[in-house]
Amino acid sequence: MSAPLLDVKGLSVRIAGTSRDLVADVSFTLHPGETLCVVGESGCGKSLTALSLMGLLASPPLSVTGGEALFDGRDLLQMPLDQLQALRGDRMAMIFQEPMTSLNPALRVGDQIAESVQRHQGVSAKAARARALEMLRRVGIPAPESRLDAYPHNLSGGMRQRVMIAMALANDPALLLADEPTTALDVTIQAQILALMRDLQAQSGSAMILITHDLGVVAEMADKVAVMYAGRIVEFGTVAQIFEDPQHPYTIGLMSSMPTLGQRVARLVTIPGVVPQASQMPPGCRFASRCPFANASCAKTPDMTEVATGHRVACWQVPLEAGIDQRVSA
Ligand SMILES: Nc1ncnc2c1ncn2[C@@H]1O[C@H](COP(=O)(O)OP(=O)(O)OP(=O)(O)O)[C@@H](O)[C@H]1O
Repeated sequence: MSAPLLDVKGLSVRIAGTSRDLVADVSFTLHPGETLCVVGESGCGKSLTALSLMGLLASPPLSVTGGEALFDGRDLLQMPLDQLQALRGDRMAMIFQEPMTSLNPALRVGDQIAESVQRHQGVSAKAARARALEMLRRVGIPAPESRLDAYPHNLSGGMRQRVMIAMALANDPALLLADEPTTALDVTIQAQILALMRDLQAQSGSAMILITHDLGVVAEMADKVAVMYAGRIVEFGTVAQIFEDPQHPYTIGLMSSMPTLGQRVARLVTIPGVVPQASQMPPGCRFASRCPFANASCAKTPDMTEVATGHRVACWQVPLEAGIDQRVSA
């Protein structure tokens, strides 16, 4: 296989004045054209992982305390701000749940896209405007010529999301980070936007990190899946490995909400309890207090072990097969 586009090793993020990592020892690789979905409950560190890679952490109080993230062989976590800014919107771009995070409400959308194209590609104003028009057309905005001069508030939520995607993709980024890009949209528009992102990605060959709490979106979009819990990746694998052979008790619990999965997971009940607060993060396995399989060994942080090629799980109790059904139906 080709060299990874992104190689993240041991990424850790901490809030000032605490000793527990909000993101702890996160490692994964991403190849050109691949989509990695990062999934987990609210507060598990998905957004902080993406923001760290973009150099957009709210610092202070947050800071990267360890690890490296090699992008095209250069460490994003050590990169001077001016170099990172040159990459953002160019080789890597991010789209957010709320388009107004990226769009300037006071500028016409065509001007915003054209400005980014001019800044990164150094082309003429006329060529940049032509590119903006092409992008609005590619993301399916009706009557794109007239929408070039619209302000964000003139557009519906779905259209604004399309504009944000157009802006993110205008410079053909090699890596797109998308943080819950469709969560605020109704189901029909959500499906359209996801299909659009898939099509554009197939055309451009870019890699994508897609953050979501929606397993339906994961099933639809992912090549690889990272399941996060309380700041750690607890399971990592291909979409088939995660959906057809989930191994970590947390992943199995998450899957229980999917009605069409096999009987093994369908019999599990929703995971009781909540994700521990950063200030009360337990030592050892962070899931242990909610886990029906926990025992004394879980007081120690589980090693990540490979259970099949490319399928990694951080749990001392894996494999679980001896007893999963008995414990769940008890
Ligand atoms: N600026 C900040 N200051 C302090 N704590 C923060 C800050 N940003 C995030 N956190 C904490 O870091 C943890 C991880 O947050 P993060 O936003 O990455 O979670 P998430 O998995 O993306 O959740 P969601 O799905 O709700 O967006 C949470 O406990 C959150 O409260």
